[in-house]
Amino acid sequence: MVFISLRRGISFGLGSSHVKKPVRILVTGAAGQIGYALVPMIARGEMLGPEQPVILHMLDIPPAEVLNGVKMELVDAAFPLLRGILATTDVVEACDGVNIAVMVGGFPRRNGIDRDTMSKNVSMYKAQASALEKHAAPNCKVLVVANPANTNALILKEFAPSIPEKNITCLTRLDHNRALGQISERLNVHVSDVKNVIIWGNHFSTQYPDVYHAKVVTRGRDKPARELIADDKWLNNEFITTVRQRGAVITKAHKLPSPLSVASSACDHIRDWALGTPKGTWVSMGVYADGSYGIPTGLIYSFPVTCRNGEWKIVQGLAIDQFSRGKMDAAAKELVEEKRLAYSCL
Ligand SMILES: NC(=O)C1=CN([C@@H]2O[C@H](COP(=O)(O)OP(=O)(O)OC[C@H]3O[C@@H](n4cnc5c(N)ncnc54)[C@H](O)[C@@H]3O)[C@@H](O)[C@H]2O)C=CC1
Ligand SMILES: O=C([O-])CC(=O)C(=O)O
Repeated sequence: MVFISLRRGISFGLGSSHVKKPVRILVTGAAGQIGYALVPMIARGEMLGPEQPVILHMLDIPPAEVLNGVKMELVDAAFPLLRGILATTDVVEACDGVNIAVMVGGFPRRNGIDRDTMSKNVSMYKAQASALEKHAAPNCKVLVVANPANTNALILKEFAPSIPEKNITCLTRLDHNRALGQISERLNVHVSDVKNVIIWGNHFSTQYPDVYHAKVVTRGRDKPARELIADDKWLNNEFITTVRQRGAVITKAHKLPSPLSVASSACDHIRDWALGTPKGTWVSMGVYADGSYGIPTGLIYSFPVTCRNGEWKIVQGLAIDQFSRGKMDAAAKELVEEKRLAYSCL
């Protein structure tokens, strides 16, 4: 059973059958495309399981009509786990007492992160960091989805110094799931039989989807995915490009920035963090770099992690060959540059 501390000393157990206190979950940008896909998933129990009641705090910018429209739909959907809905354009009210904050609100980047986009996101994340620091529950766990996700999370961490750095993460689980999906399609196996891919680095163009340690469960035994695929040319080129560019290709295909898969991956990220990763399996999360694998500290960088008792831990001791090293360093370099641009906007 996993215990998460709640505000004012209350605690609850996830995974037990006794009556549970609702968990307060903030979704910023809740009137946007991803927000609209995410809130019903949370209300249905996709994020914290089918026995955990939730209270949704939804934040967006004025005018409030769209947000109120989403609220009316949530009421009409009559979700049994949904014990309350706060729809507000006031950041302080939105952050009050939240146990989990999913930060989806932002100014989406176009082809890259120009100064203007970075500057708007930096000032938004600085303000929201202060509100979370002052008003969220003490052990609030934060997932930043909005791009540039790693750097927005870093700004949030810098301006909410009393929130433990281990509580501030960004979403690279979508990329992780995209990599699992590509391998499953290539080998014609079920996606749940593929595990332990890694997304290193940035949720952007230099991210490195790494298959060196990935396994496929075949007749009850783990086999190396690389051996089964037996095509290094595809793995070292097309596979990486496909995962990196998947968002752009989907946006071109149906004019939406993958709201369904982003929302589902955000639920996966929080669920595994709160309830734990299955034995022998890791997932990818953007977390504060602690020097592991020679990645400089001071960045939010995506690593392979396992989760237990509501805490993540970077998987240690994986062999890194020269090909991977180069790609991991390139991702760190991109993040250092993003950080420099973000700080110049402060
Ligand atoms: N990390 C990841 O894997 C992915 C991240 N994204 C990012 O997620 C973000 C959201 O994407 P969409 O929902 O498609 O965009 P969207 O433009 O539909 O929604 C963003 C929402 O944020 C709101 N917003 C703007 N400023 C705000 C503020 N100060 N407080 C609260 N809300 C505010 C907007 O009004 C809008 O409703 C984007 O930054 C996008 O780039 C998208 C795909 C994958
Ligand atoms: O740049 C975007 O907004 C799209 C994105 O992150 C993705 O689909 O991975």
